Amino acid sequence: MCSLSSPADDTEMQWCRTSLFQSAGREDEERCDFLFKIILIGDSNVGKTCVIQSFRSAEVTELQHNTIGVDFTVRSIDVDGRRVKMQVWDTAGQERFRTITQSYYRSAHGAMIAYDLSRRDTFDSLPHWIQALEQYGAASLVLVLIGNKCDLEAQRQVLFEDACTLAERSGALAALETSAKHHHNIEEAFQLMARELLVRHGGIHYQDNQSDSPTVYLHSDSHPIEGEQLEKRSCDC
Ligand SMILES: Nc1nc2c(ncn2[C@@H]2O[C@H](COP(=O)(O)OP(=O)(O)OP(=O)(O)O)[C@@H](O)[C@H]2O)c(=O)[nH]1
Repeated sequence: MCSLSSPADDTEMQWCRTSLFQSAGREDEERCDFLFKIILIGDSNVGKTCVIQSFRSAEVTELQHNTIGVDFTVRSIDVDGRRVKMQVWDTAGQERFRTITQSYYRSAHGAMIAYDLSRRDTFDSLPHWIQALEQYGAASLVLVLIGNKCDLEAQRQVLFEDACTLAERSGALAALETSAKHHHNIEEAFQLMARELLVRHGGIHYQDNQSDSPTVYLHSDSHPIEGEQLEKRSCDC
């Protein structure tokens, strides 16, 4: 049985367990130590669905349709010997779904806000997404910024330094550049999120309090990091 920690209340926990087991089937009824709910938000077409697909199966199908409302997927990962079930909610980026998608913020433990680093406007709208999280999400929400499509380096319109600055200003855990297409930094993003949530929910104990640690920055050409080696690190911006 997974423990689904606050901010979800009992009703939410029950609902989560029910929908999790109904949707995910026997494979996901396996033992896990923790269950965390993560939402992916951000403008339409930044690649949220692809990021989740890449996390689920390391493969992304070329043709994606715009997400209607919300959808979720589940994958279990190991973090420092703990089995963590990540229930990842994909939300529609289109404005017309905003009321529906915002109703999912409250019960999330973590949020990943994605932008397309080849489209400046998707980065410029991040403050609005952050503000909406502050308004509708839990105060304890862990935030990660994701600059997706880093394979499109030649079309880059957003400096990584700008993302670092915003991450620091908004108290985000990390700023990463990812490519869902090439499965680059995807595992790292979810590992970082899972590890931080484990720390905050008592699953991992560190001598020093990690919530006081600096933000993690992972540029598109940073070396992949895995499991035990995953550490807080800074970029040179
Ligand atoms: N080059 C490149 N293209 C990507 C990447 N990730 C997604 N795409 C493409 O970007 C487009 C939009 O991807 P989606 O995952 O549907 O975007 P979304 O953010 O979920 O969009 P909404 O559902 O409308 O919110 C698709 O054509 C994808 O193939 C990436 O890492 N690199």
